[in-house]
Amino acid sequence: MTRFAIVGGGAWGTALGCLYARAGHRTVLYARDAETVAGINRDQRNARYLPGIELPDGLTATSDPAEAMDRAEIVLFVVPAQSLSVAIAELGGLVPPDALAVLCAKGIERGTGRFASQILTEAMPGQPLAVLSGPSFAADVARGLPTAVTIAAGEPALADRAARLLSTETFRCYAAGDVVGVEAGGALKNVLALAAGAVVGRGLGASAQAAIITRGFVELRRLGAALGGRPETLTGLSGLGDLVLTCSSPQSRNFAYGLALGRGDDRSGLKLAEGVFTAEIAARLAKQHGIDAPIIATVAAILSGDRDVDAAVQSLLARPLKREFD
Ligand SMILES: NC(=O)C1=CN([C@@H]2O[C@H](COP(=O)(O)OP(=O)(O)OC[C@H]3O[C@@H](n4cnc5c(N)ncnc54)[C@H](O)[C@@H]3O)[C@@H](O)[C@H]2O)C=CC1
Ligand SMILES: O=C(CO)COP(=O)(O)O
Repeated sequence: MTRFAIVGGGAWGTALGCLYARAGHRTVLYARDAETVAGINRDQRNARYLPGIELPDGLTATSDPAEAMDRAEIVLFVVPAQSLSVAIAELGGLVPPDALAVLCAKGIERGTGRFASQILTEAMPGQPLAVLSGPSFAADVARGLPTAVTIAAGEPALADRAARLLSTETFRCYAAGDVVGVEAGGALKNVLALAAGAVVGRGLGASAQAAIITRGFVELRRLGAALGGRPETLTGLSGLGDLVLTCSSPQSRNFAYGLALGRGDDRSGLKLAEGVFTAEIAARLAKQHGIDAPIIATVAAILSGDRDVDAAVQSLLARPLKREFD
């Protein structure tokens, strides 16, 4: 039995809580909001973030961070990328120094361009860390459906150990050494899923959707490599694997946000779509690194109101013809 603490009572934190509590680990989830804590402890439900799923008895929640961190061996940080700095500033001091911190957010911090691993390393130098990413919808994982993900750490031995500790009978973790490549794939696929959703929502067809996924993958590979990721990582579960999942299913909140964009629907009540916060900084990073990333730039332009979806499609189609591979 391992002692897990989970920071964040949203969909993904609750799903991972289900997974490890069911596997027999001591699993305590820290959530800020009292309603979420009460719902998990009293009704075995997280009606707001993970409706329709009965949570296991072994999963408990608390709004007391010290209680959650008490002798924790693994601490999963499962808050949105833009909230991670604040969460670490509030809770970092309570994390036992030898606990493995596992970063689960998929995004880039807007103001600084940092990935989660950089945020954690700067705030908590010396803390062992791993990054968990890959194709994995919270509801699927909470239901115990088969899932395969990547777990990356700088040291191979730590990555192997993390993969062993975080795998269960249904949740298969592949160890990797390329932390940046894994984080880049997870962040960029969300931006590209907005584009894929918008294309489908606008009624442009399955062929256009496939074109966006494929050309989007070219951008993910180019920018991911410029940021320091290895080519093979970007074609793995956390890159191509998650891109395919997120760009093809309305279960994805990013794809669903894109659908609403394409249809011209109101987007104010939609769930978290990390790509909305990552698009602009991703476009800026691409520019800084001299990377041609027209789909990412177009998503950023649509979100900032500089372009509508029809004009964006026209300008993508009007780009000069070029070789597919150069
Ligand atoms: N939902 C999914 O299927 C998956 C989500 N992820 C990633 O996990 C991250 C979190 O996503 P979800 O849980 O789905 O989002 P969510 O919107 O369902 O929940 C986010 C939770 O974080 C909490 N939170 C925000 N700031 C906090 C802070 N400073 N301290 C404590 N709690 C705080 C919120 O109260 C909320 O409970 C995102 O980066 C997402 O891309 C990754 C894989 C799957
Ligand atoms: O990251 C995910 C699946 O791997 C979840 O995608 P969404 O955040 O778009 O729902």
